[in-house]
Amino acid sequence: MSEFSNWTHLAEKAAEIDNDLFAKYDVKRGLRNADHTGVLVGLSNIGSVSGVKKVDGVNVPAEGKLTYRGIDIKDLAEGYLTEKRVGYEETVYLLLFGKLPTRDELERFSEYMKEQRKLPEYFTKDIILSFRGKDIMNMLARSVLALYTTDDNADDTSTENVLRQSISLIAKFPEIIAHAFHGMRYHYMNKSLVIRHPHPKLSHAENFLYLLKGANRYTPLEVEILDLALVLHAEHEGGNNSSFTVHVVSSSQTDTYSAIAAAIGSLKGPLHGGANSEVMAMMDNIKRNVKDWSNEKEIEEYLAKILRKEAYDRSGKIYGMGHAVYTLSDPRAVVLKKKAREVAIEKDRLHEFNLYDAIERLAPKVFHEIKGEKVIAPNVDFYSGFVYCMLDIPVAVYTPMFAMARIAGWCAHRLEELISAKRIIRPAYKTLAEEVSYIPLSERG
Ligand SMILES: CC(=O)SCCNC(=O)CCNC(=O)[C@H](O)C(C)(C)COP(=O)(O)OP(=O)(O)OC[C@H]1O[C@@H](n2cnc3c(N)ncnc32)[C@H](O)[C@@H]1OP(=O)(O)O
Ligand SMILES: O=C([O-])CC(=O)C(=O)O
Repeated sequence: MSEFSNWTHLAEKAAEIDNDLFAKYDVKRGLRNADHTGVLVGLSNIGSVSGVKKVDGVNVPAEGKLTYRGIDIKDLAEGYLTEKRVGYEETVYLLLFGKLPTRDELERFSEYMKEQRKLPEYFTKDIILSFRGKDIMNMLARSVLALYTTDDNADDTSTENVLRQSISLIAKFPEIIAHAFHGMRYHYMNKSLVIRHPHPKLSHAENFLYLLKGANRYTPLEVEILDLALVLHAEHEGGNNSSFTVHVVSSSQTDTYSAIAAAIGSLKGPLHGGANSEVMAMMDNIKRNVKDWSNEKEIEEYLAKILRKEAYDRSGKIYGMGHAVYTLSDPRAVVLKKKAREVAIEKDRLHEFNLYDAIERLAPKVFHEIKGEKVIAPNVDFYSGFVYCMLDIPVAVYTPMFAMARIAGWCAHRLEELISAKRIIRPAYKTLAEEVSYIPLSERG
């Protein structure tokens, strides 16, 4: 055994805790109660997520519902879509300020966001391009930390200053992500380096497509769908892993850049926002291994293999399925599925859409047979990647696009934590280690 494998073995042994002890000491694993609901750790006025309803005092699975400041996201999306305009700027306003803007307020806020787009001089060259990277989420996090150094008032946690930093970061994410993507392609994929300045007139969503693809290289449908995706991903109450990270980190009164960089690190994980690109990789694998996509038996057998850790990445996970709160449905996935179908028809990719649809129907059944009672359905990450893929958006920016949307919710949660929570988050861990005496070096065997 090499020295390092020995250390690995020791580290593994040192970290091991008997599974039964979690039940014995009534540990709320994952901060979840026995009935899967989350442990109540805070109060919030921002987003609300529900996946069950009470029948005779008992929680039973129900269609999922998501509200932003009390407004159902379906109504929010329908509202601006019927008026044939974009909705992300309005959503940011709603999340930060707690109310829908008037036309005049929206115009002034959107203008202010546009003015905040531009990165500091030389930032792209010195920070994004010089220090290479293969992962855009990592490049985004370090860019956020680097912006700390360009802010003369970085540590001030007054509401006015945190709000200034928040809007500035929300406005700058598209440029950072697009430049990081082009830098990554240039350094690692032998592609030409394309660096565009943010467009001062375009909406948040369209500006991103412009930075990523260039003028006249995207359609109005792409702008509409990207904007919708940004609205749908903007917030998910305080308990989701990245927003809770913002609460935890902000509760120490640290700066905005540290809190947002930490949230990016959380969102990157494959069980959270990173699932959107994992779904694409998993679907590629399923497409290669299931010979007849219309044969439901064959699809079921392959899903069972994935769940039994015999196929795909052997993690046992079907990415894009299941949720900590939702049961019968995730309302964002319902909207995205509808869009996916529309685009699939337009792009002649209905065959692929039908495979997603079959997996949506079959995975819960197979899951029930193998893993038990928990009711699962597709989550937001199941259809989002497929929609982006049909719009020729590269997979490397799928999770960063989630961050580009969710930063609005993160900032609203940071403000709530700083203004109202007022306690450093510090739960407890029960120590299992028994006290032992220190042994001098000369006496160790
Ligand atoms: C934006 C978002 O973050 S949406 C979520 C994106 N993540 C994914 O799509 C990854 C796949 N899904 C999952 O891993 C889970 O459903 C999560 C992480 C989203 C939620 O998980 P939890 O609420 O902790 O699930 P819960 O503890 O109730 O699960 C019970 C069991 O079902 C398993 N399970 C839940 N979902 C899945 C899944 N999609 N595939 C395989 N097993 C699953 C859990 O691993 C657990 O198994 P175990 O008892 O053997 O450890
Ligand atoms: O709420 C969660 O746990 C995860 C999620 O769907 C999100 O953050 O959008």
